[in-house]
Amino acid sequence: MNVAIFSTAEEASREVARRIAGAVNRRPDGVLGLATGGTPVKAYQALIGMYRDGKVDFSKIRTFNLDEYIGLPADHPQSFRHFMDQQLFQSINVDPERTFVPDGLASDVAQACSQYEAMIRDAGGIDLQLLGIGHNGHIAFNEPGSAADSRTRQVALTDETIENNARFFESIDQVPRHAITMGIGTILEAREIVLLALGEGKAEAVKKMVHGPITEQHPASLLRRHRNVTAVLDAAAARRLA
Ligand SMILES: N[C@@H]1[C@@H](O)[C@H](O)[C@@H](COP(=O)(O)O)O[C@@H]1O
Repeated sequence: MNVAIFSTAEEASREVARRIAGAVNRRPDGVLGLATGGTPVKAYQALIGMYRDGKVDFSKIRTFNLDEYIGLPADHPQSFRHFMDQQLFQSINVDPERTFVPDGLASDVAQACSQYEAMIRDAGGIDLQLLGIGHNGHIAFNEPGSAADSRTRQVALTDETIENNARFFESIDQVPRHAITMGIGTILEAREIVLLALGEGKAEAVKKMVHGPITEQHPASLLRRHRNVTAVLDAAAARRLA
């Protein structure tokens, strides 16, 4: 695992935007794997800035998001589809028909999950996958205990994740209990992985990811099995590293 440390969240976010733009410029009809959460917001803003400056063209790109809450319609303010439209897609020239987020309202979730896997495969696989990290080491919604070879599936969120994500909802009761997430096996098939972690709150999870045992109990540690993964950190998230 490569580790790149920047003094501020802004600089780390700009680095992530540069890496995403680099992947798009190398393969303009390629495939991006995208993430939600508080962490990538500044990186998406930097990417929008690069688009406006004419440094990157998304017109032929396809995107697949990591996960979605079960039970929220696409236009719900806290759905990950809505987040992506607001934070990125509406401000760049990506074709909305080529942006994919798991369907949180699918009537047959298992079928929707295997279809999502097939769509990624048919697109040629993911060139660059962006990730954040949960306080408990989760990646996407692969909570501790998720199998290293897991695929896109329905999962139950841990109480900790529900509490952490409650800040985005009016009350904790409104946070969905289940989600569809790409699996760890799915994520590890991306040709390049960039994990962004910002702030002191992530320092312990980052330390375990980099220095701890490679274990399903800390899903992010499994990324060390991948050949081309970079953790992009601000100084606060990196402060417990050796
Ligand atoms: N499913 C998402 C993850 O993809 C994200 O990386 C993580 C951290 O979120 P944040 O960036 O808001 O700290 O938790 C969420 O629940």
